[in-house]
Order: sequence, then structure tokens, then C-alpha cells
Amino acid sequence: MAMVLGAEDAKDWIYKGEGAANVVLSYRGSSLFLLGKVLRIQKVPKGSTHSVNGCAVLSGHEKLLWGDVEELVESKSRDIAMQNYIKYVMSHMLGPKYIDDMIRVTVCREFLESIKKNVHDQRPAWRIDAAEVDALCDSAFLISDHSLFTGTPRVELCVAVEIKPKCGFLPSSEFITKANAIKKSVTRFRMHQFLKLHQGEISKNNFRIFLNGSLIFGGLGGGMDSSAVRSHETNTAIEDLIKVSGLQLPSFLELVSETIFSSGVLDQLLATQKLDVLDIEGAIHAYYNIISQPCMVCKNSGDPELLDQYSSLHSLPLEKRLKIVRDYLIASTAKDCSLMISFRPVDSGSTGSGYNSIFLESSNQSFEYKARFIDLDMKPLEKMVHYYELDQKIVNFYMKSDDPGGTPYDSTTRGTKVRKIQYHQ
Ligand SMILES: O=P(O)(O)O[C@@H]1[C@@H](OP(=O)(O)O)[C@H](OP(=O)(O)O)[C@H](O)[C@H](OP(=O)(O)O)[C@H]1OP(=O)(O)O
Ligand SMILES: Nc1ncnc2c1ncn2[C@@H]1O[C@H](COP(=O)(O)OP(=O)(O)OP(=O)(O)O)[C@@H](O)[C@H]1O
Ligand SMILES: [Zn+2]
Repeated sequence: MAMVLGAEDAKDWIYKGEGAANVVLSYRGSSLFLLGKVLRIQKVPKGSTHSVNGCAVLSGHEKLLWGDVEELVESKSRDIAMQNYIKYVMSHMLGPKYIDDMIRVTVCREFLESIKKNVHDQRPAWRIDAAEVDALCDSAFLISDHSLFTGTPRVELCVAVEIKPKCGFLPSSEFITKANAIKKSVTRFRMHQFLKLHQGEISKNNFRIFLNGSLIFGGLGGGMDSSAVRSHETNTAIEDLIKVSGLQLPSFLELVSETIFSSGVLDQLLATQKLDVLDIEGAIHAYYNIISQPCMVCKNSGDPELLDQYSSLHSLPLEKRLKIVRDYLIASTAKDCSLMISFRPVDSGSTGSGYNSIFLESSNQSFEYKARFIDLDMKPLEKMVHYYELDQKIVNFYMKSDDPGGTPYDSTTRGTKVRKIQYHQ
């Protein structure tokens, strides 16, 4: 890890966006190596000493869980483990061509303190309230900026989209209780939106558009918040897109959906999400065995029929129980990652650049495209109880809600809000 970012480097990095766990910055300095890259810095929840994604190293139970992946359990710190998780687990599941390497760089405390100060005004208030740049971290990750095609802003036209597809299938596990049967016919995304709305979190827009690396549609911090491109500005942004690319909005959406279908990029994502075979209502039992604690779900269940069913999970051999939880966590990563696709126009018939291309009949234009997954972080094992409790909360709240279009399951309401872009099932 040769590169070190010090206080004097902070001015070259500007806020690009953030999620729950990381702040992302793009480079505006003069280093040719750094141009076209983003820096992903971990955050720490307000009032906590642990990063959003868990403590500094893998816990003993996590080492047991991931024991088959040597590179992962031997990682000296959690951020190295994150890197190895992407390389040795997620890349294998989703296909290496859709995942770029991350470069770990050393960051000085002064660098992080300056970044923290510099980005403050651009961050959405609700993100500031939740977590801040972790100035005690000693490393961060450099990643290719996927909102650009080749990494050289403003040299060529590039339109990019970011989509957070969320879960693309309906669960059918036998461990879903009768009381929660609604999960088999209404998507998790739809039900969760009801709860979020009730909790004062406005409906999230999981779709962003970038023009030459700059956000022109969608929220910076992960939702349509105060930092989002506001609706009256949206028209101007879309007009800009049309002006420079020659693409009308319907053609643009067609370009995105055609690319997704013809590339098959979401097929592997869906298959990875479907590793969650038992649903959290099954996987939670295996979790309690792994942490060698009495199962709280069984303890709170007075139903002999259910207890009998759950006992089949508790009596599985350790290897099988480990696999259930491992698969559940891998699927959770796949349900939470985002896909970025960048496009650049090319002359019809031009090939040889090594990129795939797509011809859009409606506008008679050809484009090269590049599709990459981002945010493939490992989910902490200790989050299993949270997953179980959140699941119950979402279903309970949804059952009390009045959803005019909730049932029967409607294929136009799945996962992502861009209705044209859907999984094959
Ligand atoms: O639980 P969900 O489905 O709401 O997903 C969380 C995301 O919410 P979303 O619904 O996509 O807006 C959430 O995203 P936002 O904060 O809403 O942008 C995080 O991605 C969170 O993961 P982590 O805590 O960073 O590891 C996500 O948590 P995980 O469930 O993936 O661990
Ligand atoms: N390689 C990249 N190229 C361009 N933009 C990126 C890249 N990585 C992240 N971003 C931008 O930064 C935002 C936040 O990044 P990321 O999703 O990795 O954060 P996170 O905190 O891990 O998210 P989550 O809330 O899902 O946990 C993304 O939504 C995207 O807009
Ligand atoms: Zn149990």
C-alpha cells in the first residue's frame, strides 16, 4: 500500500455521494493516476467507535462462518477483509467482469479531518445526523469512477446510470409462518416503503443519472432529499442530456433497459440473491446455533408445530448451518448493491475497443457500455437479529396498512422503481 493521502491532498477531493456506510469523493487534482477514480471512505455512526459495517476485525464467529475462504479469515483488518470478500466471494458469484478492483490507500488523520469539514455542507442533513467520516480510519479505497467511461472527465460524452435493484424475487420458504404469508405475494421493497414512509423517511429514488461524471438526476446521499436535484431543475438536466447526447428521454430509458436485458448482468445478481432459500425466518435459527446461544425465536414461539419444524434446522450438522447463514449474508449483499452502467456514443459498426456495444433502433445510434456493481460489502454476522426483527416489523406494519395496489402480486411493482428495468424470473 504505497500511496498515502495527507492533509495537503484533501483539497483535490470533492463530494460525490454517500450511502449508509461510506462517503464517496471524486478527484479533481492533477495526478494522472488518480484522475477518473473515486475515494470511498468509511463512516462511523454518531456516538459509536465502530464503523457502520462492524468492528475493526472479523469476530470469532465470523471467522468460523467464513472459514472456507482462507484469504478472508486471514485478513488482518476488516477493510482488508472487505476487499477479499469482494474478490473471493462476490466476484465469483456475480462474475469478475462486472467488478473492479479496489486499491487500498493510507489516509492520514489530518486528511480525513479536512475531508470531514469540506464535505459537511454538501451532505444531506439526515446522513449528517446518522454518521460522520471516520477520522480514526487509517485507510480508504480507490475505485474507478463508474460514472465516467474511461476515466477522463469532459474529454468524451458519457451518460451513466446507477440503479439499486434491491430484492428481485418473492420468497417461498417453508419457514415463513402463516402470519407472514403476505411476504410470498407482495415484494419486500413495496412493504418496506410503507414502513419508511411512516417513519418519516421519504420514498427513496433508487435511480441516478450522471452526465460526464456529474449527477443530473437523483439524490446525492441516497434519496430524494434536500441535496437531490430538485424537480424544477430536473427538466433542465434532462434537456441537457438530450442536447448533448441527442437522446430523447424514452430512447434513453430504452437504452438502459435494453442494455440490462441483452447483457444479462442482472441474471447472476438474481441467482445470488436467491441463495437466500430459507428466508430470515429459517436462517435465524442456524444463526443462534453458530453463536452458541439459545434460539430467541424458538424461545418466544408457543406453537408446537412450528417448534417441531424449527428443530429440523437446529439439528442440522454444523457445516450445513454455516452454509445457510453464509448464503443468507451473501444474498443480503446482493440485495443491497448497486449497478452502474456508463454509455458512450460510437459510430455504427465500430468495434475493437473491447467494450460491448448496443444499437438503439429508435434513435438509430450505437453506444458502447460498461456495467459494474458497486457496494458489495460483507454484511456483519451480528446483523442477523436486526434482519429478523426488521422483517417482522415490515410485515406487521404492512398488514395494518391500507395498500390499494398491494395484492395480488403485480410484476410492475418489483424492486427498482424504473419499471421497465426488471429481472427475468
Ligand atoms: O435493509 P434495507 O433493505 O433497507 O437495506 C439497507 C439500505 O436501505 P435501502 O432500503 O436500500 O434504502 C441502506 O441504504 P440507505 O441508508 O437507505 O441508503 C444501507 O445500504 C444498508 O446497508 P448497510 O447498513 O450500509 O450495510 C441496507 O441494509 P441491509 O439490509 O442491506 O443490511
Ligand atoms: N465506483 C464508483 N463510481 C462512481 N460513483 C460511485 C462509485 N462508488 C460509489 N459511488 C457513488 O457513491 C454512492 C455511495 O457509495 P456506496 O453505495 O458504495 O456507499 P455505501 O455507504 O456503501 O452504500 P449503502 O447505503 O448501500 O451501504 C453511490 O450510490 C454512488 O452514487
Ligand atoms: Zn430456533
